[in-house]
Amino acid sequence: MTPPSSFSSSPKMAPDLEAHSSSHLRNTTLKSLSWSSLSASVPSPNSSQPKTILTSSTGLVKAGEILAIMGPSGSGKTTLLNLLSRRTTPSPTPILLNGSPLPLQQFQSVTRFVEQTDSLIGALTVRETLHFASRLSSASIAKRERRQRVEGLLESFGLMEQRDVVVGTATKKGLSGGQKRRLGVAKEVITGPGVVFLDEPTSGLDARGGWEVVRYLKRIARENNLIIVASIHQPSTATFNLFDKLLLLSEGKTHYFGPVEGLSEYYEGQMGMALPWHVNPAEWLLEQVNIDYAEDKELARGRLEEMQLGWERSELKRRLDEDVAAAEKGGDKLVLGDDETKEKNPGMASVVMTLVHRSFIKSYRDVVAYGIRLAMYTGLAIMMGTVWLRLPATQDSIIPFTNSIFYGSAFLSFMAVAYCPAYLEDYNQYTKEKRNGLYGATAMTLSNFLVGTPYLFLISVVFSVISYWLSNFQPTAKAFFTWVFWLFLDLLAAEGLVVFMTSLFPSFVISLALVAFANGLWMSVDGFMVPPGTLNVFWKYVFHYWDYQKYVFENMMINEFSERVYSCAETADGCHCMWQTDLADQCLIRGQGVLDQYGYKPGYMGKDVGIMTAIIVGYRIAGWLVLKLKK
Ligand SMILES: Nc1ncnc2c1ncn2[C@@H]1O[C@H](COP(=O)(O)OP(=O)(O)OP(=O)(O)O)[C@@H](O)[C@H]1O
Repeated sequence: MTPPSSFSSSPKMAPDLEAHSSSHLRNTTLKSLSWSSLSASVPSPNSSQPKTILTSSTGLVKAGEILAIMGPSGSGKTTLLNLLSRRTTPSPTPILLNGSPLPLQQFQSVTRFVEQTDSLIGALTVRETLHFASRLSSASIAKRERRQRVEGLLESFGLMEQRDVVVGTATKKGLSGGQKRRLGVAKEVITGPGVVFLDEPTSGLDARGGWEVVRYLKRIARENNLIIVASIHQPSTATFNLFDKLLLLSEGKTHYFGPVEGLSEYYEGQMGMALPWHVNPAEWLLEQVNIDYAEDKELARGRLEEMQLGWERSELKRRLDEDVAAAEKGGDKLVLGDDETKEKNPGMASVVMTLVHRSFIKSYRDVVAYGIRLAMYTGLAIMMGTVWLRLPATQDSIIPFTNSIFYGSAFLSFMAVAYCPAYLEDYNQYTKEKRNGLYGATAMTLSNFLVGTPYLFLISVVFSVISYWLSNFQPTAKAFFTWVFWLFLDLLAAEGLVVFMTSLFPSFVISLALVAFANGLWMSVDGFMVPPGTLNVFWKYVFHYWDYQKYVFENMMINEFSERVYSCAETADGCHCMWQTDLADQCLIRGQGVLDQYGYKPGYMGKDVGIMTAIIVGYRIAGWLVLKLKK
């Protein structure tokens, strides 16, 4: 494949690439990234011997260079990238910066990993995305300096024109795929790391989009002396030619490591295989090392082993070993002072404030977060208020009032499942930012609670203002505000349940099913379906007492009935009361008579609020624990 005529492999040719660079990105300390004889294995399902998935990889990338790790699917690219970036399992042999190993925390402070999937918040603009990334990673820089860094990055990644465009949400189209990918990289390099690892930065993009991403990567590597390592699947010729070095893998073994421009010479000289003209070299190389589709597997495997052996015996490999050894002995050992790390650790309060600010913008711009739920609850309130419309204080209204209390509180908590998708997005964002060392479970839990709470209060007020007065519940201010208060606690508990379940099983379908199941269970045992006195001991003692819906239903019932009196039915032969209370001779029912059948008594609200608070806090602590313990 020839390079498309509209884009060139030379970064010098495009005018926008001459824009200024961001000075804080400039790497002056890191000279090289190197590793030697790096292997990895995993337990084999069919044998007691572990399966080797990476064999004796050696490499050296110098400041200003961009390395492509390429190979067929399953060849070990991700394994190697994870080992080099020290993200997952500890590397069996050290990954060296300037020839020396660094403690993990220091290593992470000078490196960044850009994931394949975008970790962007759709409701934020491009500029806001970079601004928040900067605030999360470095608290101690002045506002002006932060603004300059953001502007510099917008220039460096060609996003100046899109600076006020939102990334894109379910309802609002924003950036193109390539622009998102560039923003994803810009967001990670805002801290000025010396080394950037990228997992398939061009995946899902067309040839032009992929080329642009790599072109910008090459530019920032050159201008700022950065070390860039990217795994790549099947680049176009133009994209492939942008890389300085190539590491070609197959079945975990190295087939080539060296300059991209030296490929032709190596394959012709060492292997006797000429790189054909007018063929995408990346595609050709992948064909040579991929035996998955070979007709004669034996023959193909023999050739593959020959090529791998050829590499082991090659002059290029010998020189690589020498260079890696020289880097190790180089005496240019890396000592990171405060300057390299001090900016990168904003305190807990600052991180929480930044997260709250960021989530707040998301909450009002992205309807999925709270807008849809507010609209849904408003609709529900209108529906309920007009179905249970202006109920008079008569005995015929007692069962409808009870049903309305149950339906309103249970359905509202049930519909908290609508929060699952929005929380899932936040959770995915959190896991990526946690892996990059930006913040942890405590900051996530606190900020999530702080952002959600005012919205839940708003929902409780809006729902109650509409439905409470339309249905004609006890018409006093005290009863109304008590009702709002219990609805608010109900929603807080339901949201805590969603956060806990979704953190535990961060899959849309699973979390949805589990939250729905849990709320279905709480509904069944809250005391409405089967009164507490009748509920069998198992459900009563194992579940009923820590069912948050029990406390909401019980206290809303007490709120409606404990101080209210209802008239009985006037009949031809006098009066007929469905509940016999001390007011029967006045043809009235004292509301407490209704409560007696459930065993409810007023006067325990303080204790119930305490239990409810413990349940809400309990869910949050459980959610926090899950986030904390997950890798
Ligand atoms: N934790 C693991 N347990 C078992 N096998 C694993 C594990 N991690 C990786 N592998 C296996 O190791 C091999 C290399 O996997 P890796 O993901 O590194 O390949 P890749 O080149 O990145 O593939 P792709 O391009 O498809 O993402 C594959 O055969 C994979 O199945």
